[in-house]
Amino acid sequence: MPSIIAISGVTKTYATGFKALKEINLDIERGEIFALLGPNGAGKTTLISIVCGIVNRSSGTVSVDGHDISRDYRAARSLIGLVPQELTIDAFESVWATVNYSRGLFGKPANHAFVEKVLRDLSLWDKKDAKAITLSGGMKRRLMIAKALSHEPRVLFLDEPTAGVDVELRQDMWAMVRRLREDGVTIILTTHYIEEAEAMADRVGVINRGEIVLVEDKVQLMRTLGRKRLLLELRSPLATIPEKLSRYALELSPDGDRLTYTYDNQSERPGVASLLRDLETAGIQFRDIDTQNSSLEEIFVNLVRKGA
Ligand SMILES: Nc1ncnc2c1ncn2[C@@H]1O[C@H](COP(=O)(O)OP(=O)(O)OP(=O)(O)O)[C@@H](O)[C@H]1O
Repeated sequence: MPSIIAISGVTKTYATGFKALKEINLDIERGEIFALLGPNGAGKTTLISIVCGIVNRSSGTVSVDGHDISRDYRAARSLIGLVPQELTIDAFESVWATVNYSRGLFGKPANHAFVEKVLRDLSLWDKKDAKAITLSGGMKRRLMIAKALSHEPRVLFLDEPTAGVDVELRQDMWAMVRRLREDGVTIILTTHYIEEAEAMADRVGVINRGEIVLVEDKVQLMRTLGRKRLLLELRSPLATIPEKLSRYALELSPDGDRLTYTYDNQSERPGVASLLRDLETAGIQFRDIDTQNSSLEEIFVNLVRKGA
């Protein structure tokens, strides 16, 4: 099946002359959760804003479910729901009116049963008559999502959905996003919380300085770029790492009772087996051994550092 969003050769130069996007090519698959990761100022919001028609691109093409966002703007835009970073709700309007009004803006006929479902799914139903101003921060964010879903979009953009949100609400948000995906909605979220991408995404794209530096299936990414760590708890502390073991680039903990050996998942040279042999020869005994995989965070930091 063709991708739901096709971004081809998109660039953006702001009026200041600043090149925020350089030749972006990116396809979003139908029904996936795609996390666009990048440091502050990388171009995430610019890219989303272009797809949603809020910012004009300098060159390139974008289509949403086959609709070109310039030639066929209304059709393309009606397929998209956008939850921007800033709150854009009328403080004195009720929850119910806010969501119904937003649906009307897209020219959709009233559908109270649908709006009720959205509010129930977002645990906002018992607040339907409350004015936005009386809602907690977390509820306001959920109201933003309800607004974005009011016209039944097939693609939902979440720009930094959990910035400044507490852990519990973040988990609720993740659960909600997964439910939406089960309903067939494609989700694109930008984040600089790596744990968010790690917990939710099917695929991850990394953007840095206006360029996509990587797009990969998350599991594959963690497998190929990941590094493993071997942790050895020593029987007796070491003052220094013996010269004979220098080729392993080991790290010794400050109290001398743990050695850490980091190696790529792909190339295991010089190899765990030979390290263990050499430790034995050097008379270093350990009482416990463990391995750890590197997190997406470490992979990301390495990528962005390389691209810097
Ligand atoms: N209207 C504008 N005029 C000039 N430069 C802009 C404008 N909007 C954004 N920029 C610049 O473009 C770059 C990308 O900004 P963008 O907001 O897309 O980044 P981002 O990845 O979303 O960052 P953040 O995570 O901080 O929101 C930044 O350097 C920003 O200063």
